Amino acid sequence: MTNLAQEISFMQRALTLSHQALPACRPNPPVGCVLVKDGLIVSEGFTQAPGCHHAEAMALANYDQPLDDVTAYVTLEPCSFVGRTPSCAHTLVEKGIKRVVVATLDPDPRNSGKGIDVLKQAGIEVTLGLCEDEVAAFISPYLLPNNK
Ligand SMILES: Nc1c(N[C@@H]2O[C@H](COP(=O)(O)O)[C@@H](O)[C@H]2O)[nH]c(=O)[nH]c1=O
Repeated sequence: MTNLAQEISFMQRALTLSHQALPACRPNPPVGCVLVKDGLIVSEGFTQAPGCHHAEAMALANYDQPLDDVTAYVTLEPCSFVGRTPSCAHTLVEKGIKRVVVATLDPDPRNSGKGIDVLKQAGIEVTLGLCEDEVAAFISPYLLPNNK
């Protein structure tokens, strides 16, 4: 059982990882992700250069075990769409993730809640808004419409 203090520490680790994404990730936003199983972080990721792994994709690429008891903590809503890279929301569904905790929504009009919907429609438990203020203070300048 994961308590709130643990949940916050996992999201704060994802936020710390997201700092490592800069500047190589630009113009994409810097996102961080951790995978947690049985109260322990089992994989980590952050946004790579454009066309390369998003944060979730990097964390998934570094973890080859079943995901049916794994929770992903990600600082930004997973992308619902195929852009330069595959859709992270669909990949999380296909790989059978148990639960996804998201700090803040992605205002990119291609996403904007659709990533959350993809997860929920697949029956995945989604928690939105953990550490939102702290994450938003870092990531907001890199999100549309601020990301010119
Ligand atoms: N960097 C990032 C996301 N960024 C989202 O993906 C968009 C770019 O998509 P693409 O062209 O495929 O790289 C970007 O505008 C933003 O909406 N999403 C995520 O789930 N995880 C990530 O690590």
